[in-house]
Amino acid sequence: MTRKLAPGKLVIASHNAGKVREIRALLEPFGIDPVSAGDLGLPEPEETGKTFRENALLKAHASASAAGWPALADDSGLEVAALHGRPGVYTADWAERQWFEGNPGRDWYMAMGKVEGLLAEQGPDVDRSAAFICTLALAWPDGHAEVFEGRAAGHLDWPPRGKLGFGYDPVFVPVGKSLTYAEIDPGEKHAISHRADAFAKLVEGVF
Ligand SMILES: O=P(O)(O)OP(=O)(O)OP(=O)(O)OC[C@H]1O[C@@H](n2cnc3c(O)ncnc32)[C@H](O)[C@@H]1O
Ligand SMILES: [Mg+2]
Repeated sequence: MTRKLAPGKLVIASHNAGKVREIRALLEPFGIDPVSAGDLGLPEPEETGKTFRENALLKAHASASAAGWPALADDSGLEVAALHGRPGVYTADWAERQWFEGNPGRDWYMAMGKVEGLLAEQGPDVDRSAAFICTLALAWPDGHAEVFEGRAAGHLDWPPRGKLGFGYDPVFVPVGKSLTYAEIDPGEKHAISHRADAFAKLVEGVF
């Protein structure tokens, strides 16, 4: 049986500000008091897993044992059909690390361009379908964990459009829409995204 999460402190085991913002918004109705791994000064563990599940568990366990509270991690990425599912688990790694004003960040425009370049090599009729995947892992300090997986299908557009969201949002158009994730209202993204899909399963399981 799935373990239930008691109301109280929860660590969001992510160092990605965009994700932390979205997870905070999704948690808001549930009487949870979230604090991010970054706010607590917890180190960013090396993501050595070969699957979203392995990386999500690794991040959740690292924060739960360091903080002594339950911790929720999100490992996510973009699977592009014509690229046989790449970049997948390596979605963040396709963006080079950049340091500006002392803050680590990644060059998302470069990463989106790399995906687009590989699609362009396959000619104008290339299959542009893609899916965002989100795996949420909730771990407790005693080592117990629960995992929930979500998915959102769509296609990739070029050039990037929109200023909302984060990461690859400016090139991802969800099924049934013509706007990218970076052009739609955050509330609407929360209703249809891969993260929302995984979160709905988490709510059903642990709340
Ligand atoms: O591991 P943490 O600290 O949570 O942050 P991260 O950015 O390294 O996150 P991942 O390892 O899960 O890498 C997933 C990447 O996939 C991209 N991604 C995931 N969800 C996304 C979303 O909703 N919109 C746009 N890009 C997204 C984004 O670029 C992420 O950096
Ligand atoms: Mg990461």
